[in-house]
Amino acid sequence: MDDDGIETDAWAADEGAAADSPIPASSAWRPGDHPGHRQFLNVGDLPLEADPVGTLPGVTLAYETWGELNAARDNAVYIAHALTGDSHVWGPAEPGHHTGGWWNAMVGAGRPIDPTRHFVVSANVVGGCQGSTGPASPHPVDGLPWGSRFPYVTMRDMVAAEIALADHLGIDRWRLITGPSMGGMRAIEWAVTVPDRVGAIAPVGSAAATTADQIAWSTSQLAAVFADPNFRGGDYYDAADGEGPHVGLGIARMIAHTTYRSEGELAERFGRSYQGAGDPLGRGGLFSVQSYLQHHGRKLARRFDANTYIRLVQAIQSHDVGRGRGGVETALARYTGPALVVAVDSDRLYPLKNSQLLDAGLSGSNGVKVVHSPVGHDGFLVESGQLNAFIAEFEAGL
Ligand SMILES: CC(=O)SCCNC(=O)CCNC(=O)[C@H](O)C(C)(C)COP(=O)(O)OP(=O)(O)OC[C@H]1O[C@@H](n2cnc3c(N)ncnc32)[C@H](O)[C@@H]1OP(=O)(O)O
Ligand SMILES: N[C@@H](CCO)C(=O)O
Repeated sequence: MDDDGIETDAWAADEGAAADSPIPASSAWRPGDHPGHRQFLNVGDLPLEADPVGTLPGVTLAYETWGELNAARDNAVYIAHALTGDSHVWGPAEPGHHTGGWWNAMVGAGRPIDPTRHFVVSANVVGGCQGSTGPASPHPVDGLPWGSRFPYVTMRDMVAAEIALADHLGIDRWRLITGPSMGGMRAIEWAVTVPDRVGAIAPVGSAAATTADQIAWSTSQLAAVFADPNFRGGDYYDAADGEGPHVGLGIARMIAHTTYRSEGELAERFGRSYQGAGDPLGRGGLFSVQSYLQHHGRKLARRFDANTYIRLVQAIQSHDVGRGRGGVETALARYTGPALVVAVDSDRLYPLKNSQLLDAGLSGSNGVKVVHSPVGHDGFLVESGQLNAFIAEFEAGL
């Protein structure tokens, strides 16, 4: 139950069960797999901003919707997922989705984003592994997975595909685009690319441009994947032994997950405690925090594709809303609509000053709203009470 007294663990049992389910390693969605609640849009050929290949042919976007677009077509809300999220924002675990919606606490009747009032849309990004065209998808020429051939994509390429989805759904203008982390980056890109199609934005724990520190942390994650002998340069899908770079991806997640939580939280939760009876002092046991990170590393390696991880991390590294637009300040000035900028005070990966910069550049923002939490970056998934209150108040004022 969250701070508003709303039941948020309605699907918790499904998620728990899913954690132990035999999810195939590198579980990239492939055509023919169960679609779940998803629909699929053929976007056609997508011109790419930065890759020398120039165009990604035959792009499919996997998306989900909840609620109805009203007659005035002014109630559409786009929710943009973060790095390892997907279109399954809301709902139970289901075939094709091993866990319940990643923002179940934000969406639902009586919640800030409410399908009884809003037409809610979310899509898996281009490059993803949950139904949209990505490295595990078949290459149009030979039908084999793209693998290492999959091009470099940017946040702007992802948004270009999302614009095609909005066109397809008849949405000229979003009431609100919101999302955490990488989702916030796309909300900002939308606002700057097509300001007349964006009614309001609410980026959470995000930034206008990826910083050197953020690039640095993600560089070691990529190195971990590349160093796994089972990575095979990115062409591991049909490896005779069936092995993918699960170890490298798990290590990448352990590095990342450390940055998603705070120093204080780790100290408070785990301190120097041992996992079970195993003594880590020369006897092969583990500190509890090591066990915790290993758990999250293994869990991601079971549910996510390493090539997608690489391409999305590279897209985050490339993120700079000011590129080719005269810098961040000039770019942000293109959008003058309402903006809610939210930060978690203990976020060491996307620190408060990132949000302060955003707030300063967005004329429609009225100061950063700060979620007080010991958790760090993952606060956007954990602190539903505070975050919901900010989004609900902002949304009600639109
Ligand atoms: C848009 C998007 O971002 S979508 C992606 C969102 N989903 C994810 O990021 C998936 C990874 N999950 C997480 O990061 C977190 O579980 C969150 C952020 C969703 C929730 O945070 P919290 O509620 O604080 O969960 P926490 O970080 O404690 O993790 C709980 C898990 O760690 C396990 N765990 C806790 N302590 C230990 C330990 N000492 N040793 C081993 N495992 C441990 C728990 O058993 C639990 O496992 P389960 O999730 O498989 O049931
Ligand atoms: N938990 C989030 C963190 C990145 O913002 C994810 O896995 O996408």
